[in-house]
Amino acid sequence: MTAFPIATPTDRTANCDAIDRKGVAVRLDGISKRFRSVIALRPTTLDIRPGRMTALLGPSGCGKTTTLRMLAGLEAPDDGRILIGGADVTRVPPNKRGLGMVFQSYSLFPHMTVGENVSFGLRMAGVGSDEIAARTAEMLAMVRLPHVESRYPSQLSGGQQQRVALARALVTNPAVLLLDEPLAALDRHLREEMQFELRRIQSDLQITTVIVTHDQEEALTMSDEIVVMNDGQVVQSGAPDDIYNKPQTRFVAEFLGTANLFQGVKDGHGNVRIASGVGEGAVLAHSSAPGAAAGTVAIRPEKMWLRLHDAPETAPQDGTEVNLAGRVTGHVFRGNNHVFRVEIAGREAPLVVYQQAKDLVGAGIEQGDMVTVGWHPQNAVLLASEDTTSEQKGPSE
Ligand SMILES: Nc1ncnc2c1ncn2[C@@H]1O[C@H](COP(=O)(O)OP(=O)(O)OP(=O)(O)O)[C@@H](O)[C@H]1O
Repeated sequence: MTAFPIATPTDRTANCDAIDRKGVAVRLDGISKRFRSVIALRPTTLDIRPGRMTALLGPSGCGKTTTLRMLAGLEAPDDGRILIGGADVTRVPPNKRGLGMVFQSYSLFPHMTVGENVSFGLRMAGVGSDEIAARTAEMLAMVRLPHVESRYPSQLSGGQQQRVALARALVTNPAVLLLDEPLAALDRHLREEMQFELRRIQSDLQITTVIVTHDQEEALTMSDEIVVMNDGQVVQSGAPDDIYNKPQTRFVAEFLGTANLFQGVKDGHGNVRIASGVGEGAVLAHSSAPGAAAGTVAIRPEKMWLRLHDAPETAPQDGTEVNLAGRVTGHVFRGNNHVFRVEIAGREAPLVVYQQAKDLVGAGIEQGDMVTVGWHPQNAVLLASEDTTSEQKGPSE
């Protein structure tokens, strides 16, 4: 059974008339939450962009579900305010906030048909039967399940049940859609398919959507904006591209993918150089940002190249690249690319390097081979100084 009250058009008109239906903005204004001694969310201010898909991403226990539940009205913040479309809803009950919700567990009513499930919110709102029939059919067509109206949830696959749950959440035309790990129970293939479906529906409707996930790939592929959380607070937010390519901290660099980390020192001319060991003095990254004289530099595995030690250079070289000698200690083929582990003398953790199969044609690089690993400093990122303790620790893969 569903654990949340479903929004109805009547509720919304009566209680949130300041809300413009299409693409409303959501603002969390200094909200925080404690459960006795546990701090679930430190004081947090966050603007959720109207009409976009925003992912709350972070490891288990970081506070993302608590944040979503406060937004839904299922949990009250200790401090701060929640604004939906400019209206303060902090004390408005869940069923009057104009929300649609989908949870990980399908939470359909098992004793009702698909049609009855989808139309539930409309029936509660006293909508006329002709409109109910039309709207239910419209929603089922939108989630691409036009012929299952008279079936029961148990007669559907997991993916189909989640589509029905989505249709049910959207039937009352909510201002905001909240998704709590909605695809976590699906197998990989279905999950990927549903990621596309959810994305299509969200962008067709231009509905402000917040999705909670601990799956970085899901956040990267589905959202316009990612809010990365850790330990009860937001650690970085921005477009997926920015978060992935310009992580500000080691946590973000490692939570979203794999990162090779180096300890660097600034030279006063906008360069960060390898502090010691193999390649000492080579320019790791460029950064003119003020701050500490030393810091950790992160380089993504796919931003590196790899060639046999005595092979001619294949990547375009302009004299600014870093090239380090190493030995391949591991190699796996992942279908779309090859993953190498390369040991560098004096370095504790091996480097992880991804290479597209096409870039390796004829190279024949095997375990045990002596190789050169290289990258352009402009593809490396100096992390915030709080991360300077992370010198040469292993990548997360
Ligand atoms: N009702 C509750 N009572 C006590 N502690 C709670 C309650 N709800 C959450 N917590 C605690 O608050 C912290 C944040 O929990 P929350 O569920 O928001 O994290 P999460 O990032 O969503 O994790 P997960 O992905 O595992 O659901 C955790 O330490 C959790 O144990």
